[in-house]
Amino acid sequence: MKLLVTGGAGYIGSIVTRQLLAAGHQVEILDDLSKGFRDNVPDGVPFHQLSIHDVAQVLTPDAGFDGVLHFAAKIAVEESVSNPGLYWDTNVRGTLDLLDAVRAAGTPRLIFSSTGTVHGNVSGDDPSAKITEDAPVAPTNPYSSSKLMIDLMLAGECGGSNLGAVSLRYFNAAGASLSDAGHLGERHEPETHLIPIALQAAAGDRGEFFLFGDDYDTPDGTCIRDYIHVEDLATAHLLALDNTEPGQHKIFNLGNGNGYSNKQVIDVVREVTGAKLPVTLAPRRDGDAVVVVASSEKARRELGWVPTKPRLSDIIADAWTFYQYDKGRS
Ligand SMILES: NC(=O)c1ccc[n+]([C@@H]2O[C@H](COP(=O)([O-])OP(=O)(O)OC[C@H]3O[C@@H](n4cnc5c(N)ncnc54)[C@H](O)[C@@H]3O)[C@@H](O)[C@H]2O)c1
Ligand SMILES: O=c1ccn([C@@H]2O[C@H](COP(=O)(O)OP(=O)(O)O[C@H]3O[C@H](CO)[C@H](O)[C@H](O)[C@H]3O)[C@@H](O)[C@H]2O)c(=O)[nH]1
Repeated sequence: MKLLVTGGAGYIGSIVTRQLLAAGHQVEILDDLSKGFRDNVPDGVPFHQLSIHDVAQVLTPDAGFDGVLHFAAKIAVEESVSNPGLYWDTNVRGTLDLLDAVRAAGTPRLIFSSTGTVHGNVSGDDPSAKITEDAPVAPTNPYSSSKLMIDLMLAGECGGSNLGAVSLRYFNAAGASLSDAGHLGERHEPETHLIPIALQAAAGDRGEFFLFGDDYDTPDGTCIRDYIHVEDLATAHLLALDNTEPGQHKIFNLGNGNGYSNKQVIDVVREVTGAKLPVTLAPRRDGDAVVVVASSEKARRELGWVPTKPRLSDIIADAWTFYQYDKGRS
């Protein structure tokens, strides 16, 4: 297929691009490089340094794209609380601009990066409860609200056209793609995610590591998340591309179904890196949900998706290999 990847110079989009190319697809990337990196774009892949708002310049009726994978977005929960307008503009209005282009071009397929956090605290009362696609939605911050709005927009768009769309609701993406061609991994600036921040601290590259809250209603008082290896996430995109159906919007939750508390994650970071990793307790972070763990039974059943690296220690080991590689080249 000929595919447009928005946000393909970022963390997840670049790793999905690597898998799409390996599977023989033809890829073009649109990214404004506000957060992504030009060197994440493989040689020979047409690159359009453009805002998502200008996507119609690339996704034209004549361009012949068979599908779009839409990663371009603002992604930081805390920033979304302090600056919600940025999230409505980039994520919601940006996707409206994309849908206008998709409609005008008659593009048949769209895969969207949604998030498990659209459900908010649905499993808060029962930490063992896994979140299914039909669980109630109750986002706790504007970032997650923006993703839910887009899921709803896609449902409506498919209902009125031949577009086949899939929302992949990622739980917590982590790890890296290690390859002789060069490793790809997480290098957000500023970094907000637990695992890369803990690795920076373990490497001695960060003054202090702050643990946001230890008074939650969980066994050790810290929040619980479901970490999924980014390469397993990427594979789901290829399966979803083959699973779109005209006029239908489908949703799949992507996680391992294993909840790890923030304290457990820190312990695994200590094991993998051999560092002591001192922790400074800090207040709760605005907008955080308490327990977020996926049921991915639907993705396994309908897409045939099987995560290959479910162990948290393997996920963190790959992230650590990437961290050292990235540090070595900068
Ligand atoms: N990282 C996670 O754990 C996670 C979890 C759930 C969902 N997601 C979603 O997956 C997608 C990719 O996340 P990521 O971690 O790779 O983030 P990222 O920041 O590395 O990648 C996003 C890319 O979008 C680009 N971008 C941002 N605004 C743009 C704009 N206005 N126009 C064009 N390009 C723009 C950035 O330059 C960047 O390259 C996002 O939609 C995110 O919301 C991520
Ligand atoms: O320095 C840190 C960073 C994070 N945390 C805690 O670690 C947990 C995980 O936080 P992350 O920022 O790593 O991930 P989130 O769960 O907030 O991620 C959410 O936002 C992501 C986008 O940034 C994705 O959308 C993802 O699906 C969604 O779960 C939270 O309890 C957070 O408070 C810390 O204690 N210290």
